[in-house]
Amino acid sequence: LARNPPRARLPYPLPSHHLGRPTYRRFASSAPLRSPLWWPRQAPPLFSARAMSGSAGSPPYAAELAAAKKAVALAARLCQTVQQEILQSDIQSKADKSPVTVADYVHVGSQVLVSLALNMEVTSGSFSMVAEEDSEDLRKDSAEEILEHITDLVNETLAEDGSYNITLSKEGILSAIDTGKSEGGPSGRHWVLDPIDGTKGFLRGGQYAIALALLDEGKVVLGVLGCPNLPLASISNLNGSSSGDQMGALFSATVGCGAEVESLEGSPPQKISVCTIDNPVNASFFESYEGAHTMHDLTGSIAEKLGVQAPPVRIDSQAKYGALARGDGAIYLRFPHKGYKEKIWDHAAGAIVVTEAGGVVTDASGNDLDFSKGRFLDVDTGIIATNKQLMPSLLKSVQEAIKEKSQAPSPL
Ligand SMILES: Nc1ncnc2c1ncn2[C@@H]1O[C@H](COP(=O)(O)O)[C@@H](O)[C@H]1OP(=O)(O)O
Ligand SMILES: [Mg+2]
Ligand SMILES: [Mg+2]
Ligand SMILES: [Mg+2]
Repeated sequence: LARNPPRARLPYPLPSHHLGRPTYRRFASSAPLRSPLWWPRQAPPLFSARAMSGSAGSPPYAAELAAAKKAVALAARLCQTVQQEILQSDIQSKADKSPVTVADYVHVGSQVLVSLALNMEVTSGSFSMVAEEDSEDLRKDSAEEILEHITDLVNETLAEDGSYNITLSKEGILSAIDTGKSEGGPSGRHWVLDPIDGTKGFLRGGQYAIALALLDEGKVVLGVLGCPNLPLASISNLNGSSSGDQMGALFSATVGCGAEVESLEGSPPQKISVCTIDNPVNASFFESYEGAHTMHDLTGSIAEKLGVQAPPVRIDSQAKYGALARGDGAIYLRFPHKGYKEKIWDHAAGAIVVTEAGGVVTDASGNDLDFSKGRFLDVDTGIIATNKQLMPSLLKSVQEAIKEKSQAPSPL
């Protein structure tokens, strides 16, 4: 039996006149307002989280996982709409329109939808979320127009999906963003969200991810990675093209239950596992697409010491963790420049997807990542991920390369 949506529990007010019939601002000229009850949906609702929750004997965190998948798929829908709009217009080349603004509104829209869906689907316990965005800039007078645009975008996405009979006001949007202000930490449950990971990739039309994880008592217990531009089938030739032609992959993992991939529309999940390569000569490695995000002298030296022959495969965002988890590549090296502080939302979902697929994720000293310390991760130098066979030699090469780099005379 479907439960009634628990509206009263939402941490942000939804005044009664905002509930009920949605308004379709952008489509107003072409489509008359219709009752949502018989609104012909352009696409079917994504997943059915509530139908799966709470059944006796279900695996741990089953309801939370279903809710997280639904939230990520809903946010991905908004991101895809905006990315198409960006790529169809010449928004990035217009001097008077900063791409940062576009990036901002899609981040906010994505974060609002994830918060809303989680609150609608998970009704037990209190709600806490550690997320990248806050509402500070959007509360400025100069942001009035953009806030209106975000509000329309969110409401249009909700109406198209059709799962929730809700329209958010501008104030509702601001409050929903601020549900992501939690500091996380070692106790209780906290959702961890990067509403768009790989902003540069998103703006370029490349890879990006919506990354959502759940922390329970300081440990990541589930993760969902939505990658709208990653082929569902394996990237066989490692150039980003694949044998299948279906686009969009949703990776998920629950602690102790393995990792899976399915389409963003909810095809039957398939178990995934990291590759079984044990000879570095046959291994390939992923790193950031953005040159400025990586110390290439170091990653080049690591690859050389290890004996990797293939050139690096450069992909934006946590899509790298997803690709690694299903064996598209063997190694992920993340070595940002000195002084860059890693955030938990940039690794929580990706790391559990890889570890549940049989891989290992550590910092450069071989320490597990500790997600219990608040919004930041305290890592030594960088993050590495690979399978169990390659990890010992990878770690050795990493440590040798770091030592060499620190002993090299610094450029004047
Ligand atoms: N200078 C930087 N060095 C490393 N990573 C960065 C830097 N600036 C932003 N990032 C973040 O790197 C991640 C992108 O990963 P990748 O470099 O692997 O594509 C994102 O979390 C991105 O933030 P954001 O979430 O805003 O995109
Ligand atoms: Mg990020
Ligand atoms: Mg981000
Ligand atoms: Mg950012």
